[in-house]
Amino acid sequence: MNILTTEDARFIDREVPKQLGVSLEILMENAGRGIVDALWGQYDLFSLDNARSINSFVLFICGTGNNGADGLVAARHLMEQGVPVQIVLVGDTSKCSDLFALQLERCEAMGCIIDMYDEFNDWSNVAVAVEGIMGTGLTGKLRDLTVDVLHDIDTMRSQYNFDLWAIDVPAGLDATTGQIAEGTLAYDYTVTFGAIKQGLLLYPGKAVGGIAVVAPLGAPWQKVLGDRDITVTIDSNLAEKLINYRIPMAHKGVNGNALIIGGSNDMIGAPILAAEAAVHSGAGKVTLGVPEVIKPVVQGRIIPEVMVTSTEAHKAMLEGRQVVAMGPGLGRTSDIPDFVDSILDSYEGPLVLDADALYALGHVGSVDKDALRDGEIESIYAVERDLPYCVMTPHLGEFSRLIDLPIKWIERHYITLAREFAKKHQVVLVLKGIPSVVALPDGTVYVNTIGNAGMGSGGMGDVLTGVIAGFISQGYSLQDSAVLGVYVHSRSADILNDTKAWGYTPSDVSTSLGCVISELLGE
Ligand SMILES: NC(=O)C1=CN([C@@H]2O[C@H](COP(=O)(O)OP(=O)(O)OC[C@H]3O[C@@H](n4cnc5c(N)ncnc54)[C@H](OP(=O)(O)O)[C@@H]3O)[C@@H](O)[C@H]2O)[C@@H](O)CC1
Ligand SMILES: Nc1ncnc2c1ncn2[C@@H]1O[C@H](COP(=O)(O)OP(=O)(O)O)[C@@H](O)[C@H]1O
Ligand SMILES: [K+]
Repeated sequence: MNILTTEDARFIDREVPKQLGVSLEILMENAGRGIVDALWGQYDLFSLDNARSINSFVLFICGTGNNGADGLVAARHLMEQGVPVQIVLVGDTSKCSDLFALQLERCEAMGCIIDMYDEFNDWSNVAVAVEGIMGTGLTGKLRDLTVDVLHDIDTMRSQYNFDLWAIDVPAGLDATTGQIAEGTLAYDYTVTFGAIKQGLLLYPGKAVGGIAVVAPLGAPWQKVLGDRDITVTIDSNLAEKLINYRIPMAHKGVNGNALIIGGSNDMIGAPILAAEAAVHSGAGKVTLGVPEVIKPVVQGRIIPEVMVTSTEAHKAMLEGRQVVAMGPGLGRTSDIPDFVDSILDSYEGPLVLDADALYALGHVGSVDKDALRDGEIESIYAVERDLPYCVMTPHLGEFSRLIDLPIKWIERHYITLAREFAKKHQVVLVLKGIPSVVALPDGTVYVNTIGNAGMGSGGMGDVLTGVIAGFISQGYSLQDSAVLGVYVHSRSADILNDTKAWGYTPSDVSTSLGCVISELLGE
């Protein structure tokens, strides 16, 4: 499923009328109708009952831009259907958008009840409130007046207990970054147009949008996006498309030979988790390379399917592998950067770099903060160190070190930075956050839509590394392995979260991977 940013939505506004001959007014008509359909999907609007009176109505709170105009269209449709509605206007109507003026004229001609916000004071009959104060047109911080209005709505909601819907995005939510301005409310539902807005999938926006309902615009806007970078969701539909059946004749030689490199005196669990996850995701043969000194302990602990070798003989260790995944538990001692470099120099096959292998790389590029702030995409990121074609799986802390930028900045420009990094370095980046994203060298970014808070336990990332390596060894491309890996990992955790009340572990996620693969294959 596609994801749209504010810039994409504006582009669609501009280009659909030009290229497809469908005017903005028609798009708006469909948007308004989409709001109505979504409301009907949730309530019987003919018997609105707020448990207080039989005179309940749907309240549209409209700003003076096109977001408010969408609300006016929806109100008009509901009026035609005989559903009680009322409109209140927020802002200066003398400065409204052209389409707002047109829609307001129509509502007035129909005799719709319309008040200015200040004139409206009896909320007792509101059954559902729909906010169209602003959508993708937000600029800067919310003005004090708007914050007061939102605060009012919130107070009334607590008092009268009506559901609150947002049109397109909640007022105050940045539809691209998911950042929210002070005063932004939490909603029960958001009806968003064309495709889900990126900001509704990223925190903190994801926490305030409520249930997202996508309403179609009535024109195939995908056709006008051209060569713009696209963003899509990672969900079961996508994973089902990517997963392959094993041919009946597949033997362990066909399913690949994976090597995991990691471990140090203080960390033996991380590489074990990664290697075992590679086994559970279906790799034909898995070998774990660890320092000689911990080899006996590791051998004593790991499942018997994994062979254990010593990293001291590293040239021989690399031979015949379909994939090498390096990093879990490797440690941060002064010898590690040289060790990592020597592996990168000696091995030319597919690589997954995680954890301490990423730490060993140090800074690999730099970010121009001014360009980032101003959205000057081309000059945001400069490469300082070339990387081999690989999958990199940093969490935010590791990514912060790689690009030498504080985490706060990364959180604010999450998708943009992931995309620019993958494009400029020509690598597959799995940025592990909440949610995780996968960015490809061609600029496509996938945003994970599943997973749960139970995944926040040590070792969860090591399992993901093993899963991705496991898929690569079986012949999936690096990008498909990354996307599929993220899905399967989170889905396994979701199944455990539903079935095991509390406290599932990364090992549980690993051993349950097979259930997810069966589910995807419809077995
Ligand atoms: N292709 C699509 O996706 C389609 C999109 N469509 C719809 O168009 C919407 C975008 O409409 P848009 O561009 O007119 O802007 P919009 O969201 O109404 O915001 C402008 C209003 O907000 C106000 N305002 C701004 N910042 C503020 C602040 N900080 N604090 C306070 N106020 C602030 C601003 O006030 P002003 O600055 O003018 O005084 C003005 O009143 C989009 O979300 C979707 O619903 C559909 O109709 C069809 C197809
Ligand atoms: N609250 C959460 N919701 C969804 N996914 C989460 C959550 N917390 C952690 N995760 C996932 O768990 C994994 C943690 O990885 P990482 O931080 O590398 O762990 P570790 O270093 O302990 O192995 C990532 O895939 C991350 O996306
Ligand atoms: K809105």
